Amino acid sequence: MTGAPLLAVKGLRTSFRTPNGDFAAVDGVDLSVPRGRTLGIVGESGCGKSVLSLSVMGLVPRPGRVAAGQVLLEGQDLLTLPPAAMRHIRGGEVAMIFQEPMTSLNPVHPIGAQITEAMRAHDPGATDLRARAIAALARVRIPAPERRFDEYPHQLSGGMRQRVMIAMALACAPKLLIADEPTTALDVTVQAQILDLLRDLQAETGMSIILITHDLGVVAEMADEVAVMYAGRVVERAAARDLFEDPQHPYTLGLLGSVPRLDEDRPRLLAIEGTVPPPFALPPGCRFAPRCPFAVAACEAAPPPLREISPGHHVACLRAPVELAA
Ligand SMILES: Nc1ncnc2c1ncn2[C@@H]1O[C@H](COP(=O)(O)OP(=O)(O)OP(=O)(O)O)[C@@H](O)[C@H]1O
Repeated sequence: MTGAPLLAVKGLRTSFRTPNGDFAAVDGVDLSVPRGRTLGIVGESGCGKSVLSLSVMGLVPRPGRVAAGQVLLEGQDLLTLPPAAMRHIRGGEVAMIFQEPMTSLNPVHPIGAQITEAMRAHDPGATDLRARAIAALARVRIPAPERRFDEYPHQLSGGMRQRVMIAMALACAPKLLIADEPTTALDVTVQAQILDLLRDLQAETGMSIILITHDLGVVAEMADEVAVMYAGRVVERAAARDLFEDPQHPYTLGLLGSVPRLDEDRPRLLAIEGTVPPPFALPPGCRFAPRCPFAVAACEAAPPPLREISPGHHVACLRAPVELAA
């Protein structure tokens, strides 16, 4: 990979203040996303995927706050920008789509008006908004876009609503699209169509994508690189092929074991024993150690650093790589 990454996240820590004290939902995360590529972020519910993406967007809800780190977009630290400048970045350079478009679309306005509003918000002097919005709907392969322009969100299927969200997100030609579980609420056929669409749009525009999902199948299909998160930390990061062919962190092994095996008579689900530790009772060392079949005493003493064990393949495990294979 040549050139500086489009996005580099360094030492990001995002914490929430609660009556029980502060806890870090994202705790020292380093990531980067090259131009035109897709980074998949995977992990179980509650591991911090959404808080990470909201941190990048400058949208962490109270009582949360980014406590440390940098979010460098083309070298500029977004965390230092005043709110007005950050609003300009959102929906401009960086856009986001969510799992459930109904929560982001306004039910009382036609979709066309919502797209033109997004365009106007970013470029107050923009003209030909109706024509541009119809073109945006056509671009995300919504049939009869002129007619759809005047329809309300409830008149569209879930897949069509997600296409509208993608059209809105892309209206301002973002360099980075953050897609948080974009297909989780959709049935499998529609899911495949939306993923196809995202891939085609990426090829067309050269945008980078951060794809957040708990679905390893989606990641395998879409991502160039994958970061696996566990309890607020990245535990493994690698090119997608390396991660799937040669997983090194015991948690990643467990996740891959949890994927239904279609090549067997019956799908097999290998659960990871135990549960994610609650945020107030995180072990001092490796957070996965209490559930890890490979853990030794040293794992519980201090957090293992994320280290590069082969080119581009990083793992935060004292026992990787040799011992895992043994
Ligand atoms: N507004 C909030 N106030 C307090 N805690 C929060 C808030 N939002 C998230 N958290 C906590 O931060 C942690 C990470 O949550 P996050 O939503 O990022 O997980 P996730 O990996 O995206 O999970 P999911 O796949 O279920 O969306 C969780 O422990 C969650 O309870």
